[in-house]
Amino acid sequence: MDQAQKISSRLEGYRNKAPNERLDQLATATGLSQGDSAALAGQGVLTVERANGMIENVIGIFEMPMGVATNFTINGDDILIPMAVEEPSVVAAASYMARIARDNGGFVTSSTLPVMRAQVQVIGVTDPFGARSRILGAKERIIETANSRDAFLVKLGGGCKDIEVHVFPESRRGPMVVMHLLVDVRDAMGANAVNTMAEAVAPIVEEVTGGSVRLRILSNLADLRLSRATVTLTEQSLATKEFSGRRIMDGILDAYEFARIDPYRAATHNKGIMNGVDPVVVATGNDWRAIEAGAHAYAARSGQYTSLTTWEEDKEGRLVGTLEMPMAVGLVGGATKTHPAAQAALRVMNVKSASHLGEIIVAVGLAQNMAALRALATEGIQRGHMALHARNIAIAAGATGADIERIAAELARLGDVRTDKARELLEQSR
Ligand SMILES: CC(C)(COP(=O)([O-])OP(=O)([O-])OC[C@H]1O[C@@H](n2cnc3c(N)ncnc32)[C@H](O)[C@@H]1OP(=O)([O-])[O-])[C@@H](O)C(=O)NCCC(=O)NCCSC(=O)C[C@@](C)(O)CC(=O)[O-]
Ligand SMILES: NC(=O)C1=CN([C@@H]2O[C@H](COP(=O)(O)OP(=O)(O)OC[C@H]3O[C@@H](n4cnc5c(N)ncnc54)[C@H](OP(=O)(O)O)[C@@H]3O)[C@@H](O)[C@H]2O)C=CC1
Repeated sequence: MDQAQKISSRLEGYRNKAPNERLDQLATATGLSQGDSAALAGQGVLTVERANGMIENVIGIFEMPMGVATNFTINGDDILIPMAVEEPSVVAAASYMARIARDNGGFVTSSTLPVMRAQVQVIGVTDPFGARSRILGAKERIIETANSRDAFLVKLGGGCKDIEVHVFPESRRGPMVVMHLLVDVRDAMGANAVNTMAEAVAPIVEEVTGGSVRLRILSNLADLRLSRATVTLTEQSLATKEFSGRRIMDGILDAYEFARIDPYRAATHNKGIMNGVDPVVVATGNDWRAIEAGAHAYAARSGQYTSLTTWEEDKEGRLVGTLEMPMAVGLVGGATKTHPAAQAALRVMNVKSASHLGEIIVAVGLAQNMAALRALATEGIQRGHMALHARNIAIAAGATGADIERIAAELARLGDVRTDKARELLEQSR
């Protein structure tokens, strides 16, 4: 398919189809090849042989469900979003909020340049501020040496662009000086690229400071590499049969304020955001530990751990949600290139750059936060979430085939989603 061709992410009735029908519809909508379809279906495309080349002491493959979030419109373009996740209701919740958002014009996203930090730790200096000046004086030499280690990245327009020096005059191990290389890593996650540069410049740093270099490693607090998403929603578009739009809006605003002021709530609130972020990070073969570390460090950057999103009311009385967070994801390197499903997932979304991928991911994170707050502030999380979780409970109780949906529906109807109850219902029907 012509990749410039617009697709519709509004796939009515998608939830009621069989997995192979959904895959066919996705392939038709996005012009996927048979190979990509097979990779997304998990049909033995990641072989044990390939896995053995990815990590150590391999014994097999750990499988996870792959779903597709529907209804997303981002910067005016419809997009279908693969999500690899084990938790029920996540894909449904994202799709639901994206449906509301699309009626309001969808999500608007942006990002900074893909600049990562690498840290070079220096100890054994008695004049840390003098050492800082000498490092800054050697800036051109340091940048040149760093860039000599990745001519290809420089050719792509990336490379080391600047340095910073942070001084800790009173650490428990004496004065400490930490130099940061600021590296535009283009479409890479960038860890290996910046770590190579940090190791290459260490001798210069030792020479000019007179100290000893210890650690040379990227920082996962990627606060110069941010992705942002915004959604603006009218009161009417939020209304349901049970709750007015105003009631839902106030509920979301109160829920946000709770997360903003209370770290105990903020941790759960941000977990809800990561419910949307991580599945897309995983589906595209990216390093979710790096994203998690960056997210929570960024949430604590003021000294108090707080919400990653904001929710406000604008002058027209509309609800405005935003999410800004570090987004160190890549399209090249790591498992993004070696896992066949990751490449297929990128093609489903027609991803053009690492920044583009980061923006898609934060839009899903924002949608997921909105879903959780909407549910929590009104009917509670259990009705929607447990109704879908009931299928897991039915399987755990021994249900197979058509019994899974039947027992799950009965558990949800009774409002008693427990394994004991599922076993009882199964026995009654045998
Ligand atoms: C679960 C829903 C969406 C049900 O909500 P509902 O009102 O029962 O949904 P509906 O049947 O009216 O359907 C509305 C739309 O939702 C989607 N949808 C609905 N059901 C499905 C399905 N089976 N499969 C696929 N899509 C589904 C679908 O897009 C559908 O529209 P359609 O496209 O069909 O016209 C809602 O209750 C919800 O959003 N709940 C929140 C769920 C959630 O946040 N789950 C995350 C796990 S809980 C957690 O870990 C985090 C938390 C909560 O602690 C974070 C925090 O505290 O902040
Ligand atoms: N703290 C952390 O988060 C750490 C994470 N990691 C791991 O590092 C891996 C990611 O490292 P990363 O450096 O991204 O991966 P790679 O080193 O595998 O790939 C990046 C390289 O790909 C080449 N490249 C090709 N096309 C492009 C392009 N369009 N844009 C940019 N570079 C391009 C570049 O140079 P060239 O071709 O010249 O090599 C670049 O250096 C992940 O697996 C992660 O888990 C590792 C250490 C620490």
